[in-house]
Amino acid sequence: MSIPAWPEDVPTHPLLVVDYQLLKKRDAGEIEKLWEAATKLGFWYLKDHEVDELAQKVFDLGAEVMALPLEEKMKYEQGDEGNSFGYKKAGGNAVAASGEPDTIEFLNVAKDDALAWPNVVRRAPPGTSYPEPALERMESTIQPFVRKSLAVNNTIMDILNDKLGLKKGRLLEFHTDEEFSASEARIIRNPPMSNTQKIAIGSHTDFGSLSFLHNRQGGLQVLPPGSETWQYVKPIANHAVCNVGDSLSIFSGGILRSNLHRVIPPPSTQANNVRWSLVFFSRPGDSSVLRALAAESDIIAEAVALSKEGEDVKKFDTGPTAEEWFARRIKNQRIANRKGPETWMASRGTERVQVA
Ligand SMILES: O=C(O)CCC(=O)C(=O)O
Ligand SMILES: [Fe+2]
Repeated sequence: MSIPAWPEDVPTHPLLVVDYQLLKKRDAGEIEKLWEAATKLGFWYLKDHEVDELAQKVFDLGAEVMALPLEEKMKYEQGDEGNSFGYKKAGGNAVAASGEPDTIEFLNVAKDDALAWPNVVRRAPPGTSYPEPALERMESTIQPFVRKSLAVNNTIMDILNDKLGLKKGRLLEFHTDEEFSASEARIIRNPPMSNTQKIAIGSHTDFGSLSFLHNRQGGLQVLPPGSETWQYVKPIANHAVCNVGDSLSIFSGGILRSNLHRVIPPPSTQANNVRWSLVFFSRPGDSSVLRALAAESDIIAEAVALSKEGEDVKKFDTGPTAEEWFARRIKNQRIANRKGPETWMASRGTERVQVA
């Protein structure tokens, strides 16, 4: 697929570039760069991450899945009960309090199903679990993609853990392969759009701990701290985009930043193409209670104490488990569950600013 060049006249927000190979070696300078990115904006580019080839294979399988008739894809629909795994049609979620529908379709494959394959543990058995092309390539493509993505996110989490002053491996205890979680791979398709301002995915913070995103076209935008203007994140070849989600922000008492972002069509003539993106979301095990680990780290305790002076301390002592947190957010995004603007509000996470 050839994509028109990035238009140079659109404003973009620069991200720090972090080198995964250096992180693996625990290079001190690279760790500082990651820390700056994770605490100030919560987004960074990751290069040399070893997942490009597998990501391409997942994109290819995503194209096959999305080419199936809608009726076939709907057999694998995620449902209205707050389960994320499975297919979601375009228009299935709201993008704002107004109830305006989204324009993307996606397929979510549970990390638990990918790792347990040939058993299907989170969805009903084959025939109703995932579309055929995904089942066919679960072993050759999806499972290795999930394993590699977990390795990348776990490496980053281990480094952030130590910088937060937590005991070795603490954050990883919340993110084991074994415990069921909402961790998943998501293949996203947005159709060509004549209106380049049409919102594809509404303003949100990510639900989980770390997101590892592959995209070729623009359209992802961040609302940088202190800014009122959405800014594009420019796609760079072979560079993934990583970001912190709500769970790590809560565990860290807000030290790690879960930043607002959204997706609109790619700018300019890029919008004439289908937009594909692929994300692996690492999320805490279902039983994890989402609250700041203030009793386990001096700097987290300090961050929570400081935030008490502000209005939103409850944000760091939310009380629910990860399972409840995700189910609430997913369920209340669904148009089928919408009662009014309050349904959208009930889908919100740690967002400080509510952007309609
Ligand atoms: O498609 C993208 O660029 C970002 C997707 C995203 O933010 C999400 O699925 O949470
Ligand atoms: Fe997101």
